[in-house]
Amino acid sequence: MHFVLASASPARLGVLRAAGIEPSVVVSGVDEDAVAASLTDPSPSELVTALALAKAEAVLATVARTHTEAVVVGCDSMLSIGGEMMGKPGEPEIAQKRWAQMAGGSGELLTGHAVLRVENGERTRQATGSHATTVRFGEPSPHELAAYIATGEPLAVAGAFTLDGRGGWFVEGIDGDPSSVIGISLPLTRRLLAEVGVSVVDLWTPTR
Ligand SMILES: Nc1nc2c(ncn2[C@H]2C[C@H](O)[C@@H](COP(=O)(O)OP(=O)(O)OP(=O)(O)O)O2)c(=O)[nH]1
Repeated sequence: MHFVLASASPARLGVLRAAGIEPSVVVSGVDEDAVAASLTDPSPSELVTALALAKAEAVLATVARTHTEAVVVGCDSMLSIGGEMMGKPGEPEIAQKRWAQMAGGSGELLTGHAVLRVENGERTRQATGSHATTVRFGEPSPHELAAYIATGEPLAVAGAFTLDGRGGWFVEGIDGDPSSVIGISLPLTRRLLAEVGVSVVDLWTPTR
């Protein structure tokens, strides 16, 4: 059975590969702002889950044409600070502003997940869910923060930080699932796969 990752995220691909999955990557190109605008006052978890589902659904037709048996997984991550949902900063000034809000405090990194099952080339079952991880942020000095932003790393990731990259120096701790912070929760994805009748170990790449 094919595992299709409907994401351009190198982080998600890396988490899956390290955990024994070699997915096919089909980037959804979903207009996340348009999906968010179509929702009526969604909760944070409803927002990231709806975005994850939209990404998985956007690649389904492509997948079903080439794979009669597959699971398609879409994800979306955002950081909630004081109720404000933040995606990728994109610009240094925005990353700077985000860290002024985050430093010394904590936020919830939410990752939405959607798993679609394709059987005989048809969409048969789906499962969705989200995971929230509390992230406690350190207090980078102005010199450290300027250096971090200058790397460009925080501009392209939800919440302007990475747990597993240079941002790790500025994360004091988390309460929750580390893989979810990076971009895809392995335990949640395992449960969602089970909901659509798939055991994750049957998708593992051979060990020798
Ligand atoms: N390596 C790493 N990446 C992170 C971390 N936190 C968030 N990210 C990345 C994962 C995702 O690539 C990105 C969140 O943005 P999205 O959920 O919109 O995904 P992205 O636009 O990257 O790809 P996609 O929309 O799924 O095609 O931030 C972290 O702690 N470590």
